[in-house]
Amino acid sequence: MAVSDHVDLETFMAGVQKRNPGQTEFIQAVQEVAQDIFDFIDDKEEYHEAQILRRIAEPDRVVSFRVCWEDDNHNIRVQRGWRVQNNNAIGPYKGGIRFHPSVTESVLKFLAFEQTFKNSLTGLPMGGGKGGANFNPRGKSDSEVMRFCQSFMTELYRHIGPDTDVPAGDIGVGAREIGYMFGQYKRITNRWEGVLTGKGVEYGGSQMRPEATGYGAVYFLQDMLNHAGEDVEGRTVIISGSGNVATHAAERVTQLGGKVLTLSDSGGFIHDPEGIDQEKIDWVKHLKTVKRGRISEYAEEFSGASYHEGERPWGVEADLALPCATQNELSGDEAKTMVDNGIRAVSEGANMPTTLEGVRVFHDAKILYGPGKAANAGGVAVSGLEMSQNAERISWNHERLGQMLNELMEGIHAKCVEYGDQGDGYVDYVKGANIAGFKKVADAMLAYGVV
Ligand SMILES: NC(=O)C1=CN([C@@H]2O[C@H](COP(=O)(O)OP(=O)(O)OC[C@H]3O[C@@H](n4cnc5c(N)ncnc54)[C@H](OP(=O)(O)O)[C@@H]3O)[C@@H](O)[C@H]2O)C=CC1
Ligand SMILES: O=C(O)CCC(=O)C(=O)O
Repeated sequence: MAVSDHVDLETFMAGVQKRNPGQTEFIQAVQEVAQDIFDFIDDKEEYHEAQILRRIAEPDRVVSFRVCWEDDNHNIRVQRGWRVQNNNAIGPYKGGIRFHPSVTESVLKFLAFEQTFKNSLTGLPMGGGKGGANFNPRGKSDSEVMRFCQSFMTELYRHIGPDTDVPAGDIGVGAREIGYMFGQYKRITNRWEGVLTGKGVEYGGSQMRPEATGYGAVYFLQDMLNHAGEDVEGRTVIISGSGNVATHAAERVTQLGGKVLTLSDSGGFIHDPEGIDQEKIDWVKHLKTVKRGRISEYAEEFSGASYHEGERPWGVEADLALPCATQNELSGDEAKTMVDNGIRAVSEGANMPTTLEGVRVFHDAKILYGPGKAANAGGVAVSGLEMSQNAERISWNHERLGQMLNELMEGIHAKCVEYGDQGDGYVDYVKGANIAGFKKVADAMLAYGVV
């Protein structure tokens, strides 16, 4: 007779905690999903018997390796690299690579777990994975970054492939790093193949990939507002971060007639009451990707703007918010302040930027709240399109890709509404995203039997 895992949520979570001691980010991500899935599968014994959620919350494998490189002063430096391959039930593992000193196995396991649901939501055939290293690109020369990336790929290449696992960028990994890693993969294997996404357009990259995550998060925001009969136009917006996702989110908000008031980095945030228009956004892009400077410099460049050292932007009054920096950057207390200030909608460009307490505050206040696994899925969706283009040896133009991104985000929004509509006019987007993301992966796993 089959052994059912028809246990209650508390017992399930106690098991997750026991098996993953000290991995707080991973436990948090599983907790956020488990509640909704337990409600959904309550009367679906087949998912319990096959222990589907337990299996998704146990990565297929975690590869950990030493990354040795030489700095410009000829010192030998040693970092730790990882690739977490969480689940490939519906397609090759897919997800970014993060270079940041805060990277740990727990952080990458949470990201790979989230990615599994996010990729499922896109409707494209992609499983979930994530990788990275505790390497800090800030303050390093281009040559140092190149040597690090080459060393990282010298181990990673044996675990990836266009039909196996297709990494991309994330925090600290942009066009420069992808170029160095793709060059090294090609050199080692003597194969040109779509093994990474986020590549330069000259060598197989997709025209729309740099914009896709930030634009997608704003499309999702717009979809939530439209569903409630509202709009971005004429509204004020607070944004955190000043990297790829934040600057493109700011760009799209501006194009839609919204007014962006803030941006931030790990040092603090800037507040520009006059609004951060396209010219200022271009200045920030240059600051961050070419000059590699700090956001504090914005307040020196643009009069009327202020810099708030060591603070986050959530106390600034606004209608809409886009957290686009990192995990757990928005606490329960900050969420309360935002609700008290009359925030109407939050769309997460970052992965898990809101703490569990913050999510509860948004939920109880019934504001429009789009969780990262739905709202920021535009990036990986366009990566999926890049995989298709590489496999077919074709290239789509910017306009076509923009249209496809918009349609993909509409599809994700519709799935969230299908599973998250509470019947009283309120859509629980967290629940909708969790259930819709889970169902496709779970049904594929059931089809495979016990593997
Ligand atoms: N790039 C993509 O396509 C996708 C990214 N995401 C998520 O979006 C978020 C941002 O990624 P992306 O824009 O690509 O990364 P970038 O490296 O381009 O930018 C990251 C930004 O976040 C800030 N930041 C990083 N760590 C912290 C921290 N601990 N506290 C405060 N600020 C911090 C950085 O500041 P500083 O310069 O000081 O480090 C920088 O402004 C991440 O959560 C990522 O996982 C999600 C989907 C796809
Ligand atoms: O494009 C990709 O594969 C990576 C995107 C990513 O890392 C994410 O969605 O968090």
